[in-house]
Amino acid sequence: MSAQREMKEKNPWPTPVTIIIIVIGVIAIVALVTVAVLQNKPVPQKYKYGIVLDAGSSHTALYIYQWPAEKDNNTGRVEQTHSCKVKGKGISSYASEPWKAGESLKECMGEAEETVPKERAHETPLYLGATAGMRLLDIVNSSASKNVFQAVENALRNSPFSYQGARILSGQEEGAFGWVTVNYLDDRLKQGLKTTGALDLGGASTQISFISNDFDGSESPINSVNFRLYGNDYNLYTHSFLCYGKDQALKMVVANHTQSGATTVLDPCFHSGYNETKNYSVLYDSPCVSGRKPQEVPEKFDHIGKGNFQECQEVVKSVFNFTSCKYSRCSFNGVFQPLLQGPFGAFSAYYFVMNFLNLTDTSMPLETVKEKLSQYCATSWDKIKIQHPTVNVKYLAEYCFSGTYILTLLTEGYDFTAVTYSNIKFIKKIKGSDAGWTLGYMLNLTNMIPAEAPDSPPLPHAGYVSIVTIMTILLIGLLLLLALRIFWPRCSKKTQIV
Ligand SMILES: Nc1ccn([C@@H]2O[C@H](COP(=O)(O)OP(=O)(O)OP(=O)(O)O)[C@@H](O)[C@H]2O)c(=O)n1
Ligand SMILES: [Ca+2]
Repeated sequence: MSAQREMKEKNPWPTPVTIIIIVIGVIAIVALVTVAVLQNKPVPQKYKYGIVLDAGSSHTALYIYQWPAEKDNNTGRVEQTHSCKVKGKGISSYASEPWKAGESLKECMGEAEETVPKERAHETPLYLGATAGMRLLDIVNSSASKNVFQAVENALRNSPFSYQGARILSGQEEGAFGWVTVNYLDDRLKQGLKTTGALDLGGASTQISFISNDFDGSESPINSVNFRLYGNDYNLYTHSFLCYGKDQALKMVVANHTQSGATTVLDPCFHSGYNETKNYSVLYDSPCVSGRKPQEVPEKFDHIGKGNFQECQEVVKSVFNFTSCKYSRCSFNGVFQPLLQGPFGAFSAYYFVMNFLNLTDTSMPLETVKEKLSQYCATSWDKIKIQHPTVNVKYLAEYCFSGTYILTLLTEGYDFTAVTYSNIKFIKKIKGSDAGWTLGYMLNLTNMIPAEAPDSPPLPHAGYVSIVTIMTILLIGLLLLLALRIFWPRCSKKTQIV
């Protein structure tokens, strides 16, 4: 009996009760950690969608945006998930056969149906916004513009999406929504950071939008747009110059050359060796130049290139009016512009052109940029065509003019200097989404940017799970220690008695 007791007392192994407590403790840890991780694991993401058609003067593009379904009213990030370039020209070019404007959208609408999950289609808003091409058509022939919209509406109403209407954006809206897009994608609005200005160059108009300490809206209220976004107030300066998109600006420049109604026009903005016969009626078919059409003109003229950057700069300057300004300061054509401030993102044709010319690096001195462009303009048309066999010939012929126009607009028009030029960044996309007015337009119409800052959870998901796990392990550890303190002394005391 005493031998048996001795054996029992000397046994170094914990009692069955202790073992049971340890096992239960371990099971509890594993179960708690598993539950915490599983319960808080994000469920597979579900998305909501929105579609915007950008009916520009030169072409139409469709953009599909998506955002996490459960966060659509404030915190979820909206991103571009698909884009589609409509084949052919802009909808304003179908003024004489409007039904073709509707037809032209079908292919991209088909792509949209493939991209947006079927069960989401009926709740996916679909917007069409038209810009300067339709503004001009509306000026010249408002019934033709109505017919184009009618045709476009018919095509879009038949889609499975929730069609919200088609309309012409004002120049102010176009500028302001471009600015919202750039700053939203850069996360500047939510964080209340200093904003980036937006420079948009289209085919028929161009926009400049920025925040300046020098601007409170009082001097020129038509250039002022007020926003309250995520709890911050913004007083944005914005202006859209109709006819100063690069296609209409080219018409204005060539119109200046052809005031005499000549049959041959020597053009410094086109490469030497370039020689195309063009119609006077096509050149003067837009309200941007129609007022300047000479009385007596032949049917056609020979447009002949001369390839001279300096001279091109001079003729481009001639389309800007710097003489009258009733404000404290103006950009051009008597339009108020406050002091330029902050970084700028320049997109659309600014990017297409400067990217083609390999001139997107704005840390390069402005003089070097001009020298490079000057060399490019002086290259013969034959050589240019050989160097760029895959580039659309219409675009290719115009890059010398376009580059010169961009530099002139920025420096002479908006007053960027050799120093402030480096504040401009030529951009196409920001974090995978195209820079342009469409995203800002959709965010506004779907009330996706709240006026006040949303309440955010104090901890990110991963931090929350880690803290719960660590605290659980600590607690269980403490319990185990407690259990050991209760049982261990009894066993050791018994051993000591012997
Ligand atoms: N690879 C490309 C694509 C386009 N372009 C030119 O860029 C201009 C069009 O720019 P875009 O921003 O697409 O204009 P739109 O939106 O069509 O016009 P707007 O905004 O004035 O309505 C046109 O002159 C077109 O010739 C270009 O030079 N190179
Ligand atoms: Ca545009």
